[in-house]
Amino acid sequence: MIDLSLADGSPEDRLRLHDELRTAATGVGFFQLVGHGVTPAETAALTGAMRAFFDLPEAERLSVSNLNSPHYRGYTRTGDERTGGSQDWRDQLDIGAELPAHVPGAGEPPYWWLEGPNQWPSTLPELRTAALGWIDRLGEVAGRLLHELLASIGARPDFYDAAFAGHPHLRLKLVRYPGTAPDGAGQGVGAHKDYGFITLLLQDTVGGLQVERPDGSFLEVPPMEGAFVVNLGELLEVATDGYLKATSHRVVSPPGARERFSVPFFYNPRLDAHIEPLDFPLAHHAPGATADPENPLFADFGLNEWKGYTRAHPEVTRRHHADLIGPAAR
Ligand SMILES: O=C(O)CCC(=O)C(=O)O
Ligand SMILES: [Fe+2]
Repeated sequence: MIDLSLADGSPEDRLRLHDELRTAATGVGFFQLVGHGVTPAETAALTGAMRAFFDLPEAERLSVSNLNSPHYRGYTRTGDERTGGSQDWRDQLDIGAELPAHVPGAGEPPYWWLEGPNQWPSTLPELRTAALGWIDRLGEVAGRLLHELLASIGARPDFYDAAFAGHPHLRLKLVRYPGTAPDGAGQGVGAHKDYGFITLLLQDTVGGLQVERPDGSFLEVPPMEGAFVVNLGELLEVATDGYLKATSHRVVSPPGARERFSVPFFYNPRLDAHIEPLDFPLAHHAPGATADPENPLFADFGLNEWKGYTRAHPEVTRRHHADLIGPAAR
């Protein structure tokens, strides 16, 4: 458990914060964050709007289906998402920082498709306010946390500020795990790493999030009221040549018909940010980033994010981008 408010404390407090951050980030790669300043009322505004969204009739949720969005924004119904090649059992609303569509022109990389408008259900105006407010609020918390994390390993805190300047590709998902799938597989979401720098996750009290250990076993992340679960994404692994690791994690479906809700927030740089190797004292001791032919890690953030979204939402990819991804996926 890490208390971000120590950043505003005495020099001893800051030392303690940095020791704890370094230990967590170079060890299990997951921790619970408290002292972040986000109030229960702010959280309740978001979770209330989320519940209202999932309470809408299915036809209304499907009116904002991501199958209609070449930008991978909107609602994915249960069973349409895939992770690790297998079906996930969750439905979700994918939201991002709201910008006009950027249709890539000749010679521009395809990842620009990921920039574009969100889809909002017309009957829930408060959802847009709460979700976009959450992106701003958590972007600010994650930015502070990244600075402290970089400082904790002896790097310049502002080393990546330029990569986030302008329009960082901040993302949010409102997620529901509707219990166990009929096939009994229990894959709420399959084991994966997140694509960006840092993820701040709000989870309810049900549990089911698990973190992979180096020996392949999985460790339960217990729900903790008022805390964000934090994990590092693939870009930090690339940036530090494996000194910091993106930790693989999964969600096991809740038992029976029990529902679980969660809100992952992804602190990502601009789509066109190229992540330079981090300058820090132990850089020459770094073990190297993970080399997995099934999951290449890209230092160009846009390529890494495009890899993830085209793979996780094959139906969106087939409908809108079949020309970009080759015959295998068509
Ligand atoms: O729902 C959760 O607890 C985790 C979700 C997650 O890992 C993701 O969407 O990337
Ligand atoms: Fe994740």
